Amino acid sequence: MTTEETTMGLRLIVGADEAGVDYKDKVLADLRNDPRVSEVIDIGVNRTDAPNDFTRPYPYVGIAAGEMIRDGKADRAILFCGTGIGVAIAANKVEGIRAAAAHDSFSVERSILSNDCQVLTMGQRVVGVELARRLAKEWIGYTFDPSSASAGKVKVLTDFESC
Ligand SMILES: O=C(CO)[C@H](O)COP(=O)(O)O
Repeated sequence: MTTEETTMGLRLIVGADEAGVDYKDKVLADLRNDPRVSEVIDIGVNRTDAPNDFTRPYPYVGIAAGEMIRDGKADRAILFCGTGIGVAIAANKVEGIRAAAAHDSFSVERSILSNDCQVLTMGQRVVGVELARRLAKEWIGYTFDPSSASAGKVKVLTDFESC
């Protein structure tokens, strides 16, 4: 979390395609009860959506979340699809967004401390729901250190994008 996130609380997006909606809803409920989180924005899909919306494919979910972060409407996002890969690829298409699919504690930690990712993605068809819930909780507890040795490596990415 940045200093601002720490002071204000995290503004988080949760989202999923049809294959990830169950995990998205579980994590959403957890985050709504988490004192570190000031706002949770559910970008769907939701079981109550009209059929065309409920089957909204993963690229739309990942891009929508990335654009909201890029536009300052949220700090971070946790997204789900079948594997976590599709929503990560989609979010990474948005300039300035770093999204990682991660299903273990170490990778979840490093996605912040090494890579300053704003987006964590997981696959409902990959890990059990209790692990996904735990990893989401862990992930929001990490804060990137801009004075760390990792910062220069992240800067290579942001500099490349601004070329
Ligand atoms: O996991 C997905 C994309 O990475 C998605 O939930 C399912 O995609 P599909 O295998 O193309 O249906």
